[in-house]
Amino acid sequence: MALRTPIIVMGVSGSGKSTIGAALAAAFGVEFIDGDDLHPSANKAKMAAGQPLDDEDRAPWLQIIALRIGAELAEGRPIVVACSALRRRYRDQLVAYAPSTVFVHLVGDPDLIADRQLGRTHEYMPVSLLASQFDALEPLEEDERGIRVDVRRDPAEIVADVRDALGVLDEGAPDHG
Ligand SMILES: Nc1ncnc2c1ncn2[C@@H]1O[C@H](COP(=O)(O)OP(=O)(O)O)[C@@H](O)[C@H]1O
Ligand SMILES: O=C(O)[C@H](O)[C@@H](O)[C@H](O)[C@H](O)COP(=O)(O)O
Repeated sequence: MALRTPIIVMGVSGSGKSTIGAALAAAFGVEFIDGDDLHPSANKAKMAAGQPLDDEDRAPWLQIIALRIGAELAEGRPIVVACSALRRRYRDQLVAYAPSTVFVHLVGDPDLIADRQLGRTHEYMPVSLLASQFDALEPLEEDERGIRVDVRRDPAEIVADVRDALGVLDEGAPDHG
């Protein structure tokens, strides 16, 4: 199945956005962009210092991602992006230039996600910020175009679930923009 719409893989730090995003992009044969790499350096420094980002910090970062998704789609290239997209208003900003975008929300228990964070290394994100990520998180809502996925499942199973769910979403929404 060819990918027709952009995908944003969302969720708290350590939920598997980079892992699942890269796997989805490989499965669909499209480009993968990790939102981590697009943070202004001031944001990275703030997180590295153990301080959570606020709305003002995230706004320019979200705009960079939104513009990139829209520009790629305008050229006929739906892409897969990993972006925490923790709040509803962030997601609304992210899809402003590509309303067909589908969110894949990686849902998991704080203890499991903390364990996974401890098992990896990250350029700037300390495990101490995980609680603030859950505090900020506004889960994907019913009226948003998206899919919830349980992070206890294997990445290959998650990719298969997303493929299936995209087929169903496509049937219900023939008008992509
Ligand atoms: N579905 C999964 N099952 C098992 N381990 C996973 C799964 N998804 C991610 N991981 C592991 O959890 C850790 C965090 O994943 P990562 O992709 O870096 O998350 P994020 O990009 O959301 O911070 C990594 O070590 C990764 O290999
Ligand atoms: O909005 C935010 O607070 C950040 O985007 C944050 O959610 C993100 O988690 C970090 O950039 C670390 O990256 P990982 O999510 O890959 O750990």
